[in-house]
Amino acid sequence: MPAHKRILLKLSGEALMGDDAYGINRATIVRMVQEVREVVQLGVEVAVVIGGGNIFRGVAGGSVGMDRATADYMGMLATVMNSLALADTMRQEGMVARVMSAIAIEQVVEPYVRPKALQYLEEGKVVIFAAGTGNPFFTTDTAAALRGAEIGAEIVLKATKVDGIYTADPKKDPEATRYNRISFDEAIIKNLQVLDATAFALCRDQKLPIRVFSIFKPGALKRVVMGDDEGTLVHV
Ligand SMILES: Nc1ncnc2c1ncn2[C@@H]1O[C@H](COP(=O)(O)OP(=O)(O)OP(=O)(O)O)[C@@H](O)[C@H]1O
Ligand SMILES: O=c1ccn([C@@H]2O[C@H](COP(=O)(O)O)[C@@H](O)[C@H]2O)c(=O)[nH]1
Repeated sequence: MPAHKRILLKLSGEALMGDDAYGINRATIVRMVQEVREVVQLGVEVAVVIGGGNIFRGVAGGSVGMDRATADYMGMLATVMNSLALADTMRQEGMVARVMSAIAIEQVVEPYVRPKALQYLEEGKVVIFAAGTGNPFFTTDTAAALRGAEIGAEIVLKATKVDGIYTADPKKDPEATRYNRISFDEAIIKNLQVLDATAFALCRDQKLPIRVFSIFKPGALKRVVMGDDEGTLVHV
């Protein structure tokens, strides 16, 4: 019996690259989708936000002199591409998915309309929220927190390249140790960079727990959905 009825799954954009230098690695996206299919088959309602780090990040554009807002809109469009690729891979794997964009781009993808998203979820369709929050200076982590709160998800699951939240970035500090559980306040005070502070604060205020776990670990998503102790739980 799954521990959660409705989840907001934040998928790493960067992880989509697999071993490639950029873009979408075919085997990787298929594997990700198969993991999602397993939890959909359990009867869990799944909404997804996918990042854009495999294609473009606003901060990177800003750092080389681009207007930051313009760079951020490029980043949001990158998430639309990832969302379309994800939905199409889901179709190929026998699933039904709908992409909804926070930026009007109606010839390509339908706009985000909350009641429609809720209807799709109730029908058992996977809903993929594209273009982040639709606003520059935010991230897809914040979009995940925002949409998670809006749709009444029971938890935000951040599937990323590390297997939880550490005392410091484990890619830079080999001495870092992993938390099993950490409160929102502690994560914010310690400035742990695995999610941005806006996302942490929004989830804290809405009492929406977050679990961070590895997207590369086979079966981890299913274990999380079944309530197993996987990765790190961020709690109120
Ligand atoms: N304290 C920490 N604990 C765990 N990871 C951390 C910590 N501080 C920094 N990180 C880094 O945060 C990264 C995950 O966050 P980030 O949002 O950048 O990745 P992502 O999920 O791949 O995002 P995107 O979807 O934007 O591509 C990890 O790969 C890790 O290196
Ligand atoms: O609400 C949002 C979400 C995203 N962006 C821009 O897109 C890129 C990619 O998203 P990641 O979360 O980094 O994967 C992000 O760097 C921003 O530039 C945004 O502006 N607003």
